[in-house]
Amino acid sequence: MEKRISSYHPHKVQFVTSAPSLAHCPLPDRPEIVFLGRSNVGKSSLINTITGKRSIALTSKTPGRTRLLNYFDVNDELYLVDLPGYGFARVSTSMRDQWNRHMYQYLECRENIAMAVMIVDIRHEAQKNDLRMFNLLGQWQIPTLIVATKSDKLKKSQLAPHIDKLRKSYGSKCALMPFSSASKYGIEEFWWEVTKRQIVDANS
Ligand SMILES: Nc1nc2c(ncn2[C@@H]2O[C@H](COP(=O)(O)OP(=O)(O)OP(=O)(O)O)[C@@H](O)[C@H]2O)c(=O)[nH]1
Ligand SMILES: [Mg+2]
Repeated sequence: MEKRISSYHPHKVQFVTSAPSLAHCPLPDRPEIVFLGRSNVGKSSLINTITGKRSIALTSKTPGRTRLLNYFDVNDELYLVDLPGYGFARVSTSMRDQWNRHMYQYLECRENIAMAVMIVDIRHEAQKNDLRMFNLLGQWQIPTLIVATKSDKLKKSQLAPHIDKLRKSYGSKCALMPFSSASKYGIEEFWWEVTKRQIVDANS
């Protein structure tokens, strides 16, 4: 029997660890969702919003806040992983290359990644590094949901045109949804998208 969507909402959320590298990650003993996107786009805020925890993930107005791989456990059955943002202009090229290398290695090698959530700013056109990441995720066969956040910054009438434009850039078949951490818009839809991918066992 299918569970109600609301039953997938997190009832127990815990911070697990901050890992500086692959070697320090927790055992891959449960599926995980990785959250990625450009620096300052709202990844950590989104994790707080969908888990209903105000500040389990640290957020900041200054880009580059999340520098480690931060693990959060949901209901003892799923990891959410807050990754450092990419495309942060104020770090040196060598530092950025090192971050990218780590992240690519992680995405390619971590065996329990069930899904990626790529967060983009709904106000902006598809950015080069987002398109590049989206294509890489496809190559690595990681199912990807694009979450277009900060929708509170747009008028209601602007939402659909912006989503259409993004959909044109990422492909008509991509999974893409509007979201806002500020107005808590899209939480149900987010968990529905996760449920659809059967990451959480419907019979457990
Ligand atoms: N208006 C609005 N502001 C948001 C939203 N989501 C995040 N912000 C703001 O955007 C800024 C960056 O948010 P974070 O969640 O720290 O972004 P991040 O992607 O984790 O940033 P890094 O860890 O530095 O890569 C903060 O000032 C947030 O308050 C949203 O939905 N609406
Ligand atoms: Mg962050």
